[in-house]
Amino acid sequence: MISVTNLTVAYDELVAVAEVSLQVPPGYVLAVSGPSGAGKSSLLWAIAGAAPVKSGEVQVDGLRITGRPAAAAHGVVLIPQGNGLARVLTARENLSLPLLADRKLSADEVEREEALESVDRIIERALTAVGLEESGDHLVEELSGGEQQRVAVARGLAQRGKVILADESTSELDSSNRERVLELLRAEADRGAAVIIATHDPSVAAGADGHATMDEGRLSWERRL
Ligand SMILES: Nc1ncnc2c1ncn2[C@@H]1O[C@H](COP(=O)(O)OP(=O)(O)OP(=O)(O)O)[C@@H](O)[C@H]1O
Repeated sequence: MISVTNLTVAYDELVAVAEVSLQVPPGYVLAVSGPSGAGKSSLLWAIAGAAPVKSGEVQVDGLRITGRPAAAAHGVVLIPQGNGLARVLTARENLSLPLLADRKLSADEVEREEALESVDRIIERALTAVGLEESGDHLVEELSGGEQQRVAVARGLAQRGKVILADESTSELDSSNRERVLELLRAEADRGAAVIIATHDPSVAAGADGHATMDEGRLSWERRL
């Protein structure tokens, strides 16, 4: 469960998120739309523990998010706008980084081998889910914008978070890949994640369980969860 209470995010004097409160239970998808600069990304970054919170708080399953390490430890996964991929690494390497960072590999070689094998399986499954099973060894900079966006989605899926924050994750996709990514995000909710999608696309908002809009940092409801 994501619980945001009276959250204000400010970059020095600029208030990007103004006293926003919302809750997203496991199994639900919330869409957040609104004009450019309205504060959607700042809201998602704050839930991911990576934006300057001035007042209010974010909790995940009752545990307060106080920074990026706390958010990652509580299973908060951000698929950032612009993808956040390392361009000179392959798609597969980009997926493996957060998984390996997260795993406390045992010193025991057998267990270590098994852990690495399971990481490989998770990565292949995620790449296949976004239709990029043939592209794992390509450098990110060799992929098209839409393919890079799908790699970023695969990286998010591979982490199997309790909270998935997708920031404009369909903006560069053709309609069939957009449908595919939306189905994958829905499947994340079905396995028990709480999902928030920031989007400019009315059809994405229409397919979500609830729809909120932001304007100048303030949030209002089009359709409540
Ligand atoms: N790191 C930052 N430092 C300073 N100001 C920032 C920073 N990030 C965002 N802002 C400002 O905060 C406000 C909200 O930006 P934000 O990116 O959250 O909006 P958005 O709704 O996601 O926009 P878009 O739809 O264009 O992605 C804007 O005025 C933006 O310029």
